[in-house]
Amino acid sequence: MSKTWSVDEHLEDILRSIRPLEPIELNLLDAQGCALVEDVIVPAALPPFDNSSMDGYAVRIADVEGASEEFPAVLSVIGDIAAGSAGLPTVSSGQAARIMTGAPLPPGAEAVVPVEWTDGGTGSGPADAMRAHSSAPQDASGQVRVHRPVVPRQHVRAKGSDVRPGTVALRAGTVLGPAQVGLLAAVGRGAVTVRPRPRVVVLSTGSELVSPGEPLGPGQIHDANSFVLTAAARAAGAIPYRVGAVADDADTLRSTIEDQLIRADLLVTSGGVSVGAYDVVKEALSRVEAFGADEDGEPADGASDAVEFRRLAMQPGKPQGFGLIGPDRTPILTLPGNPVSAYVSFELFVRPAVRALMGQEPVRRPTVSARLSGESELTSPEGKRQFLRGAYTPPAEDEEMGSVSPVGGSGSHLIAALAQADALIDIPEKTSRVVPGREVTVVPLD
Ligand SMILES: Nc1nc2c(c(=O)[nH]1)N[C@H]1C(S)=C(S)[C@@H](COP(=O)(O)OP(=O)(O)OC[C@H]3O[C@@H](n4cnc5c(N)ncnc54)[C@H](O)[C@@H]3O)O[C@H]1N2
Ligand code: MOO
Repeated sequence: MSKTWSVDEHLEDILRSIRPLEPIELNLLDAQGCALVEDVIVPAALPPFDNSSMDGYAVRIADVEGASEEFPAVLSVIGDIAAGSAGLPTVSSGQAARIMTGAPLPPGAEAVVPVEWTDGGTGSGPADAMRAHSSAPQDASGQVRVHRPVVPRQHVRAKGSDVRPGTVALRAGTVLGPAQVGLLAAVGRGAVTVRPRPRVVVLSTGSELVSPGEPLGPGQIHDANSFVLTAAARAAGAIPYRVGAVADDADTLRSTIEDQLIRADLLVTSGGVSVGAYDVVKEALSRVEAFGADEDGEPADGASDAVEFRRLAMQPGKPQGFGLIGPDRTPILTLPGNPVSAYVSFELFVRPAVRALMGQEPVRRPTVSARLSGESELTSPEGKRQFLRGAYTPPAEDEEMGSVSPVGGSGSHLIAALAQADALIDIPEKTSRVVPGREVTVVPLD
């Protein structure tokens, strides 16, 4: 009897064989979700010039000293400075320039008075806003009454106060989320070098499978796995290609896989890995001559050994296969066909592989401790690590730990319960029962 593998042994074996993808340069938005492989150095200061943080008036300090609503400082307005203005007027003693948020501070000005601290050039009480230049162009000239003094640089955002040239904006290894994409754009980077998203080809196998939307004949079922696995691959950060269902015929499956190798960084199949007479994935992939063999049936240069099929001490997900196939030694994970088994196997093995290809740590999902809620105790087969589906409630403010309640039973065909769950409950091999209130390990899913 061949060895039974633990979940960790199988995952470690997969990860040992997987190298991160070669970096490529991608346009900023295409790089979202990817890890940088370069330190990005700030080429120029941000902001690139001193600018106003308020809509108001650029003034000299001495001109508004001691100003109040009763005794306003009266200044002559010499023009408008909008964001993007290039030719700037010089503000001399007794003068002010109307200035908009983000516009460059003009020479001579030392601070900005917000429009609310002035009469807005109207000659009446405090203004609450400026009038649009198009409807009141005259407000850019004439006089403004300032009701409050300002201190030097007040309401001025200094050049370089965000980032200075030559500093590191983002370190290699940073995963680009929206805020990081924003920073790269702000410092002028249109493209960056990252580890790309892996292309994951998803195939399901089974002559009983029919595409959703098609009517079912006798003994047929809809193909759920190629959809759940494609969606899971996308959620993990991959670019998925759903090939769909392939009939239980080894030659068809082999040639389909061969055709797909060209666009795959990783292949995932479901079904056909158990001990049945039509377990086609096993049949198609367990022979060395399946891929890249020469005419003597020996692996050709650079070609791989066959996929190794294993029994894991795990439920669901007992039958698994892993190997490197084709001339590029493309990793392939063959998952069991029961839909819950396929999805749980994806979470435990394929998602880490996708993250390893993207060069992202940690490859495993974080876990939390939670108390088992509900009335009934959980039972688990001795010697098997069980991953039950659960609904996780995070801890309230005064609690150190959240709680988790099982959703549905342990049957690996229970897709409806899977769709209600948001977590896996990880029951170790040695544990065969867990009573309510006991601490368990939970893997929250997203
Ligand atoms: N004699 C034994 N029989 C089985 C064993 C065993 O050890 N001895 N293991 C069982 C376990 S555990 C699992 S898991 C399954 C795995 O079988 P396969 O990977 O060969 O999967 P299939 O036989 O192709 O399908 C299993 C089940 O799942 C349904 N299925 C398959 N593909 C899809 C799909 N794309 N969408 C929806 N449902 C799918 C399929 O119709 C079967 O009902 O083997 C057990 N048997
Ligand atoms: O291991 Mo199978 O995946 O239990 O249903």
